[in-house]
Amino acid sequence: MVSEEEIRARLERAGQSHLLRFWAELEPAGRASLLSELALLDPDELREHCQQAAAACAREQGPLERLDSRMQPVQPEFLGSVRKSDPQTLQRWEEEGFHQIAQNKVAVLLLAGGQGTRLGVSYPKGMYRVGLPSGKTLYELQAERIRRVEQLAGHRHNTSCIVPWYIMTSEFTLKPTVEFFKENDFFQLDPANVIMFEQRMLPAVSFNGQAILERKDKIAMAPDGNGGLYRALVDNKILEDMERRGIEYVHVYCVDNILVKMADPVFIGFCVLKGADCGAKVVEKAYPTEPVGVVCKVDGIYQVVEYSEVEVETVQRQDESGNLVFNAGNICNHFFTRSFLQIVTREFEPLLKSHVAIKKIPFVDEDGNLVKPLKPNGIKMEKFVFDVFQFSKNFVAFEVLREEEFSPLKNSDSANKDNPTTARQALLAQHYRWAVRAGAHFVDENGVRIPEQPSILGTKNPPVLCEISPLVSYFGEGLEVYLKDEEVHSPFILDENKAKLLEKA
Ligand SMILES: CC(=O)N[C@H]1[C@@H](OP(=O)(O)O)O[C@H](CO)[C@@H](O)[C@@H]1O
Repeated sequence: MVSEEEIRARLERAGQSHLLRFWAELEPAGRASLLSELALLDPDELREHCQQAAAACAREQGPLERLDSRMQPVQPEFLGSVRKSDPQTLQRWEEEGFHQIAQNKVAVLLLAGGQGTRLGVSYPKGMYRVGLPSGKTLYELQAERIRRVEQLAGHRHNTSCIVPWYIMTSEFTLKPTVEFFKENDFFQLDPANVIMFEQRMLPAVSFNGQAILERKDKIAMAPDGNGGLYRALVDNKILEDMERRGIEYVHVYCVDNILVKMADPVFIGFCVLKGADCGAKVVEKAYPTEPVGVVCKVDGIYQVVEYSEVEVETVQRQDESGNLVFNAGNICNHFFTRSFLQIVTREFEPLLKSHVAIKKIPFVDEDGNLVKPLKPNGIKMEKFVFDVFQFSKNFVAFEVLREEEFSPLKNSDSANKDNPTTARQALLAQHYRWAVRAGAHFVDENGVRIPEQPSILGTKNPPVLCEISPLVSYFGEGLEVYLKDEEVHSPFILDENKAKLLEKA
C-alpha cells in the first residue's frame, strides 16, 4: 500500500491537498479506503483533469462556440436505408452479415457503465424489468437475442458459432451485473463468452478546479463516459481477446434500447459490403426537438452533434420538400472493425475531447456536513463513444425503422416519454405486428375475432397482449409455422415451450 506521506506529496503536486482535510478525524478503515482510492490517481493526470474541467466549464459558460453554421447532413451515398432499399438488397446485406457471424467474426459490445440516474434506480439499467408479461429484464432479452442470432447463422451455414458478448461496466455496475448474471446462470450462455470489464472513473470537480469529497473518506467519482470505452479496451486487453477469437467486426450498443438488434446481420452485412471501418445506425427523428444526437458532418468530417449543442432553428431546419435537414437521429448502435478500434486506441484516444456535464454533486462542506446541493455545483467530464467517427476512413450511416429498432429507456414513468411504459409498449406492439403478419388471429373470450391493426406503432397499446421470446423469433422471422391461421387468445406468450406445442399441433 502507498504510504500516507507519499499520497500527501502526490496530492500537493496535483494541487489537491484538500482531499485529506478530514484525515485527523478518520477511523483506520476510512483512512485505508481513502488512501487506496487516492493511490489509483496519477498526480499529473489528476492535476490536468481538474484544471481542464474548470477551464472547460468556464468556456461552456461563456459565449458558446456554435456548430450550427458548419453542419451538413450525411450525403445520401453514405446513408443506407432499410425503408428505401429493395428486398433483394436487404437480403444480400443480411446474408453477408450471417456469413460473417457464422465464421465467428462478429462480437457485440454493450455499454453498461451508466448509473441510471434519470430512471431513478440504484442498480444497473440492464437489470430493469419494464413490466412485460414474461417479466424479462433488458439483460435477459439481450442474452436471448444473442443465442437466437447464433442459432440462425449456424443453421444457415451448417455450423455452430459464437457471438461473444463484451460488457463494459463501471465501478457502479460491475459487481451487481456479475452477480445478476451468475444468479441467472448467464441466461444459458457460456460464461466464457460473456466478458465483463470495467471502465475508469474520474473525480467530479468543483467550478474552481478542486476534486470533490462526497464523504470525509471518499472522493466523488463518476464513470468517464461511454467514450471511456477506448481506454477500457486497452486497460483490460479486450482487443487482444478479440484477436485471439478471430473477431473482425464489433457491434457496440447502449444498454437502454429495448428493441436493440444485437449483431444485426443486415447492419453488419451493409457495413462489411461497403468496406466501412466505422458505422452508425440512425432513425428519422420523431419530432424536430427530440433529444437525440444527429449524425452529420461538421467542417466536412463525420460526427454526432448532441441536441444540446445546437440552436433550435438548426434542429428545425427543413429542405425544399419539407423534410428535416438534420434527421439522422443517433441511436447509439455503432459498427467498428477491430482494426479501426486498434488504431483508435493506439493513436487517437488522447485526442478525444472531454465533454462537460454540470451536475448536482453531493459533497461534504468545510465543517464536515453532508450536503445535497439544490443547484449544480460541480463538473463531470465524459468522453463520448461516437467522437471517434472523425478518424474513420470510410464512415457509413444506416437508417433503420424506429418502430422496429429504437425505444430507449431513459426516464422513470414520471416523465412522459422514453420511460418503462413506452419501452414496454414498443416491444409489445412489435410482437403483435409480427404475430398478425405471420397470420395469427386474436379472438376474445367468446371466440370473436378482435379487429386487427397490423401497422400499429409502438406509441400505442396494441389491442391484445402478445409477447414473443427472442429464442423463438429475433426479428419476426419464422413465425408462420406456429401462427398461420391460428386463433389465439390474449395474453399470448410465445416462448420455446409454447412454440413446440404449436408446431406439433
Ligand atoms: C454520448 C452518447 O452516446 N449519446 C447518445 C445517447 O444519449 P444519452 O442521453 O447519453 O443516453 O443515446 C441517445 C439515443 O438513445 C443518442 O441520441 C445520443 O447521441
